[in-house]
Amino acid sequence: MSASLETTTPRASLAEAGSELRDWLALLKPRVISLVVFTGAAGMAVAPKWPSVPLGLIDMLCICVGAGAAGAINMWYDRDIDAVMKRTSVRPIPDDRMDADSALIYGVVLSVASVALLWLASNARAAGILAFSIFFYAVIYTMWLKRSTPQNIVIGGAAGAFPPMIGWAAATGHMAVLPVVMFAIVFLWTPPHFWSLSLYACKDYTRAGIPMLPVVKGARHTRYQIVFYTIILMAVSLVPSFLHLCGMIYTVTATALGAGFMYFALRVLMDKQDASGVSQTADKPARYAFRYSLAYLFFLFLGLLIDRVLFS
Ligand code: HEM
Ligand SMILES: CC(C)=CCC/C(C)=C/CC/C(C)=C/COP(=O)(O)OP(=O)(O)O
Repeated sequence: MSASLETTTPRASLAEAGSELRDWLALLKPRVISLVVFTGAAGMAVAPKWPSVPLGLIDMLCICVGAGAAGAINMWYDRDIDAVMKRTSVRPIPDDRMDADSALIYGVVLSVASVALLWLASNARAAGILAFSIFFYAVIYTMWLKRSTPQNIVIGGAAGAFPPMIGWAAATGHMAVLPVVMFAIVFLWTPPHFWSLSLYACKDYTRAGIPMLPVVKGARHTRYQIVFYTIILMAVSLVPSFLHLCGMIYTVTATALGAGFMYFALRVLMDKQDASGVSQTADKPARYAFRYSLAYLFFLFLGLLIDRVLFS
């Protein structure tokens, strides 16, 4: 008996340490920031000048930690509504696995550290944009817009759109048209990305009292808005082609991906719904559109990267 205790106790404490580590990581919203960091890396890769590999990796680490830190502050502030929503109730703070103050300190320390390290590793411009995006996501979106207007994610989406500009600025020290167009692409991509999810997570947002578009204006209005933003996104995604900032590989990729997004957006629009705009089909089209949005942004920027790096 005592022998079995001796062997299981260290294992149990190791498992406990592992699950604690997983909670600290979960506070950084790792799945979301994987794509955020990819857009930052794309912004750096398409720049005319590259940093050395070690410095480039440090720059990416800073975007990753900075975006994650903003996510931790978001989870600290939103702990009341996260507890009410099914999707978020299992997060470390609402599930009582982590103390809220520790999460806040963690978020603030990592925010300051990521901005300072980016400044040291690259320049003040890149660090300044990172600091501004953290502030925008944690304060402007989370503490102000999210709970006050159905346009919350349209304006707040700017926070998640800055990484390509950070990547470019870290590489060159300057700003240019292409990273600003990449900003515009992510900015316009955010509404169809998020509103697709909000259509099938609408009950959660209603329960939490968050004025997301489908809660305030209904599913029908949200579906039209998804199509509207998808059309503008398709047009703006072709700006690099019209400005001769890329070649045919990107143009073909953007056109095909845009047509795909339009297809999924129209399926969302045509989803069977009753007069109140409530879906009759468990919002399957909205789930597909959400998933497609993730693939769209990844492959669009991959296409741009391949075009600029290999063929320009
Ligand atoms: C204000 C802007 C945005 C809002 C409100 C938003 C909202 C959301 C929400 C609520 C989820 C579900 C997360 C979960 O289940 O825990 C999600 C998932 C995701 N978002 Fe966004 N998002 C925004 C911008 C972005 C941006 C800019 C990116 C990347 C460039 C991004 C990438 C992702 C990814 C990769 C997922 C999937 C995560 C997974 O697989 O669990 N989002 N988004
Ligand atoms: C460089 C930098 C700071 C980038 C910020 C990138 C970033 C994390 C953008 C926002 C993406 C996101 C997870 C929004 C969730 O909104 P929510 O908080 O309403 O979602 P939730 O209900 O899942 O918490």
